[in-house]
Amino acid sequence: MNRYIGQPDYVHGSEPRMGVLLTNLGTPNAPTTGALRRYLKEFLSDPRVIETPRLPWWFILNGIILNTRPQKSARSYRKIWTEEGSPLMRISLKQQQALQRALEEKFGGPVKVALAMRYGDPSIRSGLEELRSAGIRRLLVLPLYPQYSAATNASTFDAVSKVLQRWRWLPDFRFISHYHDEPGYIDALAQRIRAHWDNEGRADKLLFTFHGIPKHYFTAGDPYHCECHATARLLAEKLGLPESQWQVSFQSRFGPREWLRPYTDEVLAAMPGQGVKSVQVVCPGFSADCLETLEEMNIQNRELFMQAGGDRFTYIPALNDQPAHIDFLADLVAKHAQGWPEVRPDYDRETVSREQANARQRALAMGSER
Ligand SMILES: C=CC1=C(C)c2cc3[nH]c(cc4nc(cc5[nH]c(cc1n2)c(C)c5CCC(=O)O)C(CCC(=O)O)=C4C)c(C)c3C=C
Ligand SMILES: [Fe+2]
Ligand SMILES: [Fe+2]
Repeated sequence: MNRYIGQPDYVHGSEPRMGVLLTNLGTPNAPTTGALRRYLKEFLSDPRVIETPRLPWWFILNGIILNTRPQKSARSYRKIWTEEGSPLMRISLKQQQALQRALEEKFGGPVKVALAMRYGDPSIRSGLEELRSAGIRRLLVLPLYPQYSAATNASTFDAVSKVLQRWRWLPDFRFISHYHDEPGYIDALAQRIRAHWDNEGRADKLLFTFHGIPKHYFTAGDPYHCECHATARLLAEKLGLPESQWQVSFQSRFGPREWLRPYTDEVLAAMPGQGVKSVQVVCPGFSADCLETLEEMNIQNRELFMQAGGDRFTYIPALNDQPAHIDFLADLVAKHAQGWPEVRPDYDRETVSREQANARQRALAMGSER
């Protein structure tokens, strides 16, 4: 009967005025073929991820990919699965809790951080519901993708807007579309890399590897490629690295079409032959360690490099829930929340309580009041 979902009844004054929806890609619930099939079906049915025409793609996905890939991916996930579940989920929960604490301190008032995943659980819908039930009036969406791509950031926006389309009372709304060149983000990464240098010295090369996208998304105007290069250049400058000691490459390609080049696996396999015997690898596009960093980089690509004659391969972990990362995210939220009305308890106190208003409406309907 009600097409639009109403706001909950709540007590004015104590509810968080601002809600932050912290999002990431998502991950399967278990490292099993069944769980992977469900996860990949949702992921690879997203038109922002696969821009192939719908009908032919439906046959490829359901006829071929979902009969082969889930098994193969489940095997990969099993290598990195922990007692607390998927690394991406475990780390994301820690990030959410740490950001909640950091923002409470920063704003000195009630603010709520909800975690949501674009695919799988907790869903974008459940994250937004959590914020709606808490009575938030301002909504800030923060996808943890530093470099903008339509496949990730715009897809998250689509999912958020699909849920908001059903809300009766829309909050003030802001969406952080990227942060690839934010000084705090570059500083946190530089700090992470320097800590490794302090412990084990430098390698012949520092490789910045980013998740790829199909090349034709880039030629169609996606800024992702440029933002990855901007992040890498700013980082190298911050670290004072000469051009000869760092390189950018793109990993995780999927399917037969051309993706952004150069490909990480090819770069690493060629290095030893070019005299690069030690390499340190960092994935600045991943705000949390996941399958693509822990398995593809730290297991598969390590093997490629060593088998090609490399001596030393170091994977430098993602920023995860490092204090420098959380502090940066809290600053980023504060920066994007600027100009919004202060967290005032009586911000939108109604002159008539909802209960009084309802009683009056009932009375009017029964004709007992004038
Ligand atoms: C097929 C197209 C894909 C595009 C385009 C794509 C873009 C893209 N992905 C990430 C971040 C992550 N991807 C992850 C896993 C993953 N990615 C794809 C495919 C595309 N990604 C697949 C099929 C998978 C699943 C695993 C597999 O079967 O190989 C992950 C890891 C998730 C985890 O559970 O750990 C992340 C993170 C970005 C940033 C991006 C575009 C910029
Ligand atoms: Fe991906
Ligand atoms: Fe570019």
